[in-house]
Amino acid sequence: MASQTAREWLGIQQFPAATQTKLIELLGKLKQENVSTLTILVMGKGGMGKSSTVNSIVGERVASVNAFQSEGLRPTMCSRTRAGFTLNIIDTPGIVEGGYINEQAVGIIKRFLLNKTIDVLLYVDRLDVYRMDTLDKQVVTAITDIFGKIIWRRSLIVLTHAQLSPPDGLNYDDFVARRSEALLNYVCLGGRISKKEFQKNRIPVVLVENSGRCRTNDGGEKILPNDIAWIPNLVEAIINVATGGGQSISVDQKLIEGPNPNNRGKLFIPLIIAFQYLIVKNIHRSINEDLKKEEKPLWELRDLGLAERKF
Ligand SMILES: Nc1nc2c(ncn2[C@@H]2O[C@H](COP(=O)(O)OP(=O)(O)OP(=O)(O)O)[C@@H](O)[C@H]2O)c(=O)[nH]1
Repeated sequence: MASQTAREWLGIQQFPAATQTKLIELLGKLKQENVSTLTILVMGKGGMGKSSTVNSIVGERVASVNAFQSEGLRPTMCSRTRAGFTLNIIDTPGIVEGGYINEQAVGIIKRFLLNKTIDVLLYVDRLDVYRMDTLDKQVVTAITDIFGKIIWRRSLIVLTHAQLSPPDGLNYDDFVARRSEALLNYVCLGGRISKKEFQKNRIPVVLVENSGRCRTNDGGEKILPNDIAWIPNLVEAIINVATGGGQSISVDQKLIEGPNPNNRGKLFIPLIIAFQYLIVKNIHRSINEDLKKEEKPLWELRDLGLAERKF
């Protein structure tokens, strides 16, 4: 797909040795599963850290990062190869503007994705957000409307800004669990995922800290407050989703255009006709029965020669 433009993945070499070893091991796992290409789509609201996360994974500055919501509406794809494996990461602009879904941005993303196959979706939000609103549900619904709810079988929730001290003296893991549950609840609502479906295929939540000030361990690996080296942890979670069942999403014209409105309800047409036929038939029968029961007027009885007999 992107092999013409794919460059050697040199960014991997700038990771500390321990991270490099883990990443190479994980790429080996993909090879064992006969996966030679992985295409990751990154979506979410603006300013959540999508581009920063892309840069962190690749280990190079491949996507532009803005402190304020970026103006650009175009997605970008970066491709890197290593030992016969190709990694494609598609960074998308935020799809919310002025409190609403920006349909223009959604349209541009859809057209960009045409003829591509999405293996994993990273839905990016921030850990340090304490309130949810209906906008989160709207964004999830917009994503579900593009790909169908099947996309959530191939998704990860990525929470950036994960190096924080929870408020009110809350324990870090408890805080993460609460924030994750709140967000997952909205993902289920917006993604039309039932509780049963969700219990069967829970969407993993992974923490990320893109800041250059992220704490590191003795091996120089960036770690979270719970001491997890988050880059290999994120890549492992991505690979688990990619190899853990569920179908990759092939974005074709049909998917882009959505259901044809002319076909909507076509299946119901024979039923409606049959229903109408029965109703009309019933009305006819009732009229005929009424006519039979109806007392004939005198003049009609007289004409029939029955008038004298009746009186
Ligand atoms: N402290 C901290 N800052 C972050 C993190 N991730 C991103 N940022 C900052 O948040 C701001 C927005 O980051 P981006 O990566 O541009 O966010 P985006 O989601 O791509 O934004 P759009 O392109 O507008 O959709 C930038 O100032 C980043 O430096 C993080 O994990 N921790």
